[in-house]
Amino acid sequence: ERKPPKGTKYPPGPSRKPLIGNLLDIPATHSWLQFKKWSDQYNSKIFRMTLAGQEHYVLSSEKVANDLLRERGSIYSSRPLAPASAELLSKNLRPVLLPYNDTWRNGRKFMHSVTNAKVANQYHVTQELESTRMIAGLIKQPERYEHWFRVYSAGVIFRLAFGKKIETGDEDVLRRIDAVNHHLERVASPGAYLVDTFPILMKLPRFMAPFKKELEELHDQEHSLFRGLLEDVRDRMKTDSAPKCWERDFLEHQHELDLTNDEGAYVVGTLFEAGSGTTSAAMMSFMLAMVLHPMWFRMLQAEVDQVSTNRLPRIDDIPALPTVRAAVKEILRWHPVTSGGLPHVCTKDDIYEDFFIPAGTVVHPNQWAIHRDPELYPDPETYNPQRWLDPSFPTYKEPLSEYPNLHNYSNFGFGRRICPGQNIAERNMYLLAARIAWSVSISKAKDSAGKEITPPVYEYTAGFNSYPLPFRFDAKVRSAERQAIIDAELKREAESDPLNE
Ligand code: HEM
Repeated sequence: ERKPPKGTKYPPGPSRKPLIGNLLDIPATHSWLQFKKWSDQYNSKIFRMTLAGQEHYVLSSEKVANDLLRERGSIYSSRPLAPASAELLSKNLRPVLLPYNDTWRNGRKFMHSVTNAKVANQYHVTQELESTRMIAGLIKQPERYEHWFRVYSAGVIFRLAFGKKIETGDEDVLRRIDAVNHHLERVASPGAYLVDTFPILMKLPRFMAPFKKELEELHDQEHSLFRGLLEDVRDRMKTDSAPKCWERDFLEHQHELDLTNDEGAYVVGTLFEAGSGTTSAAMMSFMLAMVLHPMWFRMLQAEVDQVSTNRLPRIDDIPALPTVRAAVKEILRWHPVTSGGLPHVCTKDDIYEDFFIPAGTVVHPNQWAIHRDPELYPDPETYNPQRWLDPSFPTYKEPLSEYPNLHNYSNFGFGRRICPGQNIAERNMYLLAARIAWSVSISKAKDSAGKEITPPVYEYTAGFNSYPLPFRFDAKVRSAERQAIIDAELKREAESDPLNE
């Protein structure tokens, strides 16, 4: 262990065993819950763990996370060495796992060009069209809500990225992207592969390292998906039948971007994979909150009804819907999608207050704790959108036509690695929340004895995109008139679909 420079010290943290450090103390799943307990126990916004000699610092306050990851972004923007997920599975092509290098910079520049606030404004046709379909599905089969949210999130990105439609939700490409997401989550989860803890194992010859073969096979699967999508757009461009989409933008500007075909295929592919699972996870939490807090759902309904009774709410209604925005923002606070946060790596020795942060430290912004800081969020366990709408709360901000919003919200991460999809995600969620409130009434499901079933507040999946395990509720359209409006809108949109041949 390095000696901290004079006048500095290491942050507090759980006691460590020789060699392995805290390796055995970390729970296999939902580690963010234990990390929050430790930060409370050590009464410190930064605490320290070591895992087989590797320093890990966990941050539990938004201010500290911004001070380090944003304000000192030039030295806090890398990612951990991850032999299993970054090297073997992704062959150093997946932007989200890349260190702070030129390939990442070039990819990020392209991502920005297709996701910045100005261009995201132009995606409303796609979002409105897919959300009408989503609502129609939810009304027909509310018990398949997870399916409809997935189809919506993936459907929006699929159109934007590749200029193609998802029709049923049972398409092969969706099954394949789900598998890619699933493998990535599993392979990247801490402790899944010993080689991440002991990188020396990478030196083993292949016959002694079956994980190499397994992960390379998985790489081939995702590579063929991402590259296949790229080549499909290239082929359609030859016959002038490729609509404007991100993949086409990439191919048209590739010479200025300094990205190879594989790098470009992974940049667009990553937008697809990162954009699909996250939005749907957040919307599943939204449904859960609305079932648990019917009063809030009624308030959303009252607000959207004021804006429109004879048509579905639209993206340009959003400034008039502060309660909808507050309900969505509160979801991301209460049950963040990436509850453990995505780790950054510090690349140069640093000092914060009197803590020493050696180069190479992995820094985890623990969103679960950050969003439960009682100074910023009084009574943090309670789902309470009021904290964004009432001047007596520390998080209130005016004017309500603009705030609350999700711009640079800590939920999307920090600094130079902050989520590039935030503008798209934000509109996706507001629009869906508004349209669900406008279209359906929901209630708790009843068991065979007629007793209401209250879903558990926190029974969530364990991956880094965490969402509630399936729960039951009843949903039905609010009136025959509204059903007719939805049907008419579906028909109109199908006829004017920009992707019609
Ligand atoms: C509710 C929805 C979403 C949430 C909560 C979310 C959250 C996050 C978080 C926490 C990060 C890590 C930031 C950091 O390292 O500090 C991230 C990165 C990323 N997100 Fe999102 N995201 C969402 C939607 C999207 C969408 C719709 C897209 C694509 C259109 C997207 C694309 C990405 C990409 C490519 C990265 C990697 C950035 C990098 O490493 O440079 N995300 N997201």
